[in-house]
Amino acid sequence: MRKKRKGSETDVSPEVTDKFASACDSRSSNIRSHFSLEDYARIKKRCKEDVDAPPVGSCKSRLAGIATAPPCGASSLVPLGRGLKRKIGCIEVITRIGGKKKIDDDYVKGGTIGRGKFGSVWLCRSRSCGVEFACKTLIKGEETVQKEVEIMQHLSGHPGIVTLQAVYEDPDCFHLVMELCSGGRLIDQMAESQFSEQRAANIFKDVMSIIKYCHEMGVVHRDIKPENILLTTSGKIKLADFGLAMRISKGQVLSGLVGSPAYVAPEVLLGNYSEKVDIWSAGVLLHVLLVGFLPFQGDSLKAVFEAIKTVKLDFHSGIWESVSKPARDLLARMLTRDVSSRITADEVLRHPWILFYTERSLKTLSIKSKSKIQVGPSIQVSHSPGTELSLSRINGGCHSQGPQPALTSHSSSCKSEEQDENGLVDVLAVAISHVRISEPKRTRLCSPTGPIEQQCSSNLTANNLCRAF
Ligand SMILES: Nc1ncnc2c1ncn2[C@@H]1O[C@H](COP(=O)(O)OP(=O)(O)OP(=O)(O)O)[C@@H](O)[C@H]1O
Repeated sequence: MRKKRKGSETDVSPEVTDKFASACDSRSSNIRSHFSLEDYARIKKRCKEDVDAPPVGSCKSRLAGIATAPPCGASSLVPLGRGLKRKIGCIEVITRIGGKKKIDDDYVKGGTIGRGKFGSVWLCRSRSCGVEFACKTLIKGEETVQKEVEIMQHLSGHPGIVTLQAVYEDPDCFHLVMELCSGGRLIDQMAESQFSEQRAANIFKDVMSIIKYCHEMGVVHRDIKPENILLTTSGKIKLADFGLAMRISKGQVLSGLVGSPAYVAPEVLLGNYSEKVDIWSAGVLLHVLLVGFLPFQGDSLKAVFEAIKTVKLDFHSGIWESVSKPARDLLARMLTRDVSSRITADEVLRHPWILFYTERSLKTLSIKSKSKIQVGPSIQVSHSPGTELSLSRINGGCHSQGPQPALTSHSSSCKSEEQDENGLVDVLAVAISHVRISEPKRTRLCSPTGPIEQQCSSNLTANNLCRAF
């Protein structure tokens, strides 16, 4: 029987979930999702075999989800581009025929640089050009290796996607030679220190740009989490691990319990979902970036899922008082259970919090206007009955309901960057004038619910991938 790495059904029983011990005290363990749904599936199996099995939280295995969406291609509503067809054709050929060339012919093997659940990632150096790459070796029998390769190739060319350089096959394994990200994982940086809002916004913008690109290319990642966000030596963000990714066409519905528990969207737990699951997961990431801990926690898998479905997040008190209101507003719009109200990647990128911290022109404007304007610190963005955001200056803070689209520039985490706040009114006006949030259906954020309403180093071409075989 073939092993299922990803895309196989996960049935998480209460007995298994109750064995899951998640939250630890350390900063690092507060933000790690570590265990994918597949982990739990494996744990379940193990629990059957051994009643004294260690808690799920101690396991190092990986997931299985179900990928029940119809395969893209002939049945896809979106016609495939010529290039894509060529790429897919290439992958099909190379995976069917198998490679004649060995990876050792072309690369010198180096040390291990990472370990996934189904194999290791190791350093290698091209014999021909001397450039270093990362090689992910996947043991054969993994049903979705082909899908992972196809999706990586489909997305290849974007600077935020780890470039797939070549694929080799030997009797036991597939070897995916990828662009090397020597800067480590985002999660490790997050564990080291709390980010300022400025830094968080810049990282988050990059992440969301990549997600937007994936969605535009008809790909749902389904496992957005800081463990899968890598950095280059120069600090550039790269999205990795497309093992759970799926091709999706417009209007298509995916199903299957897939992802990493702490990051999984509520609709995934219900069964039918779309690319919006990546927005939710990115919202969880933003939560961690802003305050350093996961929003939905529990001491069992069941408890984590229950929290995802029902916990009412309070962004108004405690630690949130030190986070700017625009940041909280964005978070609220991402972590909304009503999928149709949840904003899109494009809307995230046009949100004032992102624009303010990442648009150079706004910063410049801020500095220029600093000396001219003296205003109070609180600015509120409110939704007009129409659909656009309008800006008005008010004293004080929050609306009494809903995700709070209120802007204030108070952030203890980023004081140095916000000292020119007196000049922000015009800046924010400019920022907000760029924002059109589509039809704001503002539901109360995270209220308890019953049933949830629901190019680059782009040296990869089809040709050079094929050449490996
Ligand atoms: N291109 C790369 N450059 C540098 N390191 C990498 C690269 N790809 C992966 N790694 C390292 O290897 C680890 C495992 O890689 P990856 O997540 O792709 O494997 P996986 O088997 O899907 O693992 P996971 O259990 O995280 O799902 C990463 O966390 C990272 O540390």
